[in-house]
Amino acid sequence: SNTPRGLKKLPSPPGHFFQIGREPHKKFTEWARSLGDIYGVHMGQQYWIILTGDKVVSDLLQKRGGKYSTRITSYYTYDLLTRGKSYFGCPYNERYKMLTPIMHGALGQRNIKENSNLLDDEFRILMQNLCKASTNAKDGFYPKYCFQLTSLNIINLLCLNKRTESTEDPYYKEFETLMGEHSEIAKITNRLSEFFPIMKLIPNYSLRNKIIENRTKIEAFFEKLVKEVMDSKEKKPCIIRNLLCKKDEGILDDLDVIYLVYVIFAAGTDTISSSLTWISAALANNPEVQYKAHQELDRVIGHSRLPEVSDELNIPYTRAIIKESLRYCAPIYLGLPHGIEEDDEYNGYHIPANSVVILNQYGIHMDEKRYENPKEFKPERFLGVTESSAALANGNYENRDHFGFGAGRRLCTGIHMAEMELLLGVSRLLWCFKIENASPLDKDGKPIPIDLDKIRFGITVWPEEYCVRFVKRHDNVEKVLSI
Ligand code: HEM
Repeated sequence: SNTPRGLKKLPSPPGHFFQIGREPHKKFTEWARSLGDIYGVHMGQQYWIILTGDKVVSDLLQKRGGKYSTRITSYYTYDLLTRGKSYFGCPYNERYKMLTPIMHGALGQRNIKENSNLLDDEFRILMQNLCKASTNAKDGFYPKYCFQLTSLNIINLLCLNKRTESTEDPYYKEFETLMGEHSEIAKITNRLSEFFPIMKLIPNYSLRNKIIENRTKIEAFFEKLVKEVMDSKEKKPCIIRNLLCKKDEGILDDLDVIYLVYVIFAAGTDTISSSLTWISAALANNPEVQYKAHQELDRVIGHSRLPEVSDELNIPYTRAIIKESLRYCAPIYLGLPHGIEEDDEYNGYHIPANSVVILNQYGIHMDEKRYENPKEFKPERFLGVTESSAALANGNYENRDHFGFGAGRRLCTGIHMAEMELLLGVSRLLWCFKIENASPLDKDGKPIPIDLDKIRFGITVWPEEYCVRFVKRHDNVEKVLSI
């Protein structure tokens, strides 16, 4: 009824993703795949716009980036849970513009290149851990926890030169618990009153208390890390030390520092470990893909050293596996919602002010017009693509490899770091191991393929627990890993 004259209301999507019902995973994926270019839907008083077409994503999020780069803030998850300090949730305002160069300084290409030795060490240790875990669990295991330890250690080392040896470490456990509680609280179903104001009549003290309790613990956890850096005698450079310099210059306050560290930990850990968990499952289901990668790695690298970052351009098939994984089984399905604060118009449609704008990455990644046979894991489709996802993300949408890192001015700040981690992680996994599906056998005696449609939703998306074996490919693996 509020659509201005001469403009059309956006079409409604087929079905409603909040009413997906009893088979949420299957229904969700069907829903996300079935969407066309652009839809609008009311979720109570909040209007959501869902972008599933590659062109519309480019037209709005990229080309009109000045308008479509804000976030619509939530009282519970932004104001209360992070005291309006979260970088993820920050509207596109002066504060965001002040914080962005600081975040790029911390996570940008330059800093990551300078720290490439650190990444190199951690991915060597990961391979050693996978060798050990394989010896202890001959029938296979779920590798998620090994990957989580690695991604956490990388962030730990970058932020404060600290690492932890095992997922049993109390520090690791505390971090896991806090972040688990955090994403549980942030679930949309907990804060329906933000969409249906009538529910505000029933005050939700229990949610408020849980949020404040989690916030207090999170702040204390990260405050302790900041203090460790302040108190350390060595004064080694690290991200927290750089943030503290910005505090001394009067640019940041204490809470800013705490919440920037929190964002780096939150954004940089689960995304990488979830990606590696997905990739291992996809590889276990596709031995022929592994075979081709093994041939490439044997030819280019040989058996006497590990793949390095500098090998990147010489191992195109391995790189194509990474791109295909971020298309086929990305750790994020619906991006982080963007927002628009003012009215706009697109192809005769009205885009109302204050809408949430969702990039349906999963839908685009399964679009047959864009990717032939999208339900197949086929790295070959990316063989001719020599540029990084970071370089392609800012160019013409038709040439983009995938939309796994979002779009426009809110594009993932950690994109360079993520690409380097995945390059080292995936090339070394394939160099060291044959990843075998260790699921129960079917009636023909073959392992039942891992069902990649069985997913666990959260802020990042995980495959359901599965079982694989990491079988060393040759006698030199352990020797090379110990150098
Ligand atoms: C495979 C790994 C990763 C994937 C798939 C991924 C994906 C994403 C996506 C989809 C967004 C939202 C973009 C948008 O709003 O359009 C995002 C934002 C962000 N990512 Fe990543 N990410 C990954 C790894 C990392 C890493 C390692 C870091 C660094 C610690 C990081 C830091 C961030 C930050 C700070 C933002 C917020 C950007 C903003 O709001 O302006 N990410 N990421």
